[in-house]
Amino acid sequence: MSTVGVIGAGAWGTALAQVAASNGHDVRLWARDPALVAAINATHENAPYLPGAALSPRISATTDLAWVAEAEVNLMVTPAQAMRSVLTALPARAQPLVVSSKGIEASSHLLMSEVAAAEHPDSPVLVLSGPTFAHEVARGLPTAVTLAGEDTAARARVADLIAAPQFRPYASADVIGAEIGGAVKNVLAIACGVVEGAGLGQNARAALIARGFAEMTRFGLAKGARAETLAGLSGLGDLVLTCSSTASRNFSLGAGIGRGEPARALLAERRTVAEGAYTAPVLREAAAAAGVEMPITAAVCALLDGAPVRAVIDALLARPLRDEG
Ligand SMILES: NC(=O)C1=CN([C@@H]2O[C@H](COP(=O)(O)OP(=O)(O)OC[C@H]3O[C@@H](n4cnc5c(N)ncnc54)[C@H](O)[C@@H]3O)[C@@H](O)[C@H]2O)C=CC1
Ligand SMILES: O=C(CO)COP(=O)(O)O
Repeated sequence: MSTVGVIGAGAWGTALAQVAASNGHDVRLWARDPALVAAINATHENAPYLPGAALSPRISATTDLAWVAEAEVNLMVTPAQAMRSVLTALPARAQPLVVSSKGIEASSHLLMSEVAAAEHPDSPVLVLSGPTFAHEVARGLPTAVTLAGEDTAARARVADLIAAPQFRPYASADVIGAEIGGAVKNVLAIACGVVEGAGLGQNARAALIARGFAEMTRFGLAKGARAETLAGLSGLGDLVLTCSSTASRNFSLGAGIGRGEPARALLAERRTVAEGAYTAPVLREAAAAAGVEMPITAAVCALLDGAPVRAVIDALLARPLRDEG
C-alpha cells in the first residue's frame, strides 16, 4: 500500500482522499486551517465542506505541506486561484502531481497543469476531471473521470492508486482538453442556473447546453484540445451534470442571479468556491486573445458585473441568426 497526498481539504479534496483511502492507501490531507485539520482528525468528518461523509481513519489531515510532499503522488485540489501559491510552498520532488481543480489562473491565463509544470518542472503533471459531485463520490456512487497525462507510466500508476469498481478513470493524453472542459463548463453552469432562476424553461436550458458546448469546442480547439476529449467525460459529461442540478455551486449561483439577486452579494455569502465566477472574466479575455467568439461566456461576465438579467438575455436572443456548425 502507498501514501497518497491530497492538497486542499474542501469537498472535492476530501472526497478524493476517501477514494484513495478506500483503496487501502494512507492519505495525507493538507488544509491551511489548523482548526479544520484538528476537527477532521478528531471526528473523521469534514463537517464544513463535506458534511455527513464518514471518513476513513487512514486519512490524516495536516497543515504540514512538507510531510504531504513526501507522498508517492500528490492530488492538487485547492481553489484554482490559490493553486500557484500552494505549489510554490510545496517542496519540489519529482513525484506526479494530479491537478484536480477546475479553472484558469487570472493573472496569467494559464491552465492549472501549466501552472503546476512551471512551479514543479521535474514532476509529471496529470489532470483528473469529469462529472464528479464530491458528495456522490464520497458515498461510493458510480463515477467515471478522465485521467489525462502524457507520461504513460505516471498515468498508469495514478490510475492504479485511485481506480475502483465505482471510480473509473479513463486514460487520455490530452491534458489541455481535459482541463478546458472542466474550466469552461463551470461558466456555462452559471448560465444554465440563470435560465432556471429566471424561469426560462427546459427548451432554453437544452439550447444553452448545446450552444455552450459549441462555445467550449471552439475555444478548446483553438487552444489545441482534441474534439473527442471535449465530447467526453471531462467536457460534455461534466457540462451536462453541472447544468442539470442545484447540487452544482455554479448552477445554484446562476439560479440566484436569475432570480434577480445581486451576484456580488451571492458570492460574498458563500463559503464554498464557485469557480465559474472567477473563470468567466479570464475566459472572456483568453477567448478574445484567441479570436474565439464566446457569447454565453460574455453574458455570464455581464451578469456577474451586475447587468440586469432581462437585458442580458434579450441581447443574447437578439444576436443575428447564423449557421449551427
Ligand atoms: N466539489 C466538487 O464536487 C468538485 C470540485 N472540483 C474542483 O475542485 C476545486 C476545489 O473545490 P472544492 O473542494 O469543492 O472547494 P470547497 O469550496 O469545498 O473548499 C475550498 C477549500 O479550499 C480552501 N482554500 C480556500 N482558499 C485557499 C487558499 N488560498 N489556499 C489554500 N486553500 C484554500 C478552503 O479552506 C476549503 O478547504 C475547485 O477547483 C472545484 O472546481 C472538481 C470536481 C468536483
Ligand atoms: O465540478 C463539479 C462536478 O463535476 C462540481 O461542480 P460545482 O463546482 O458547480 O459544484
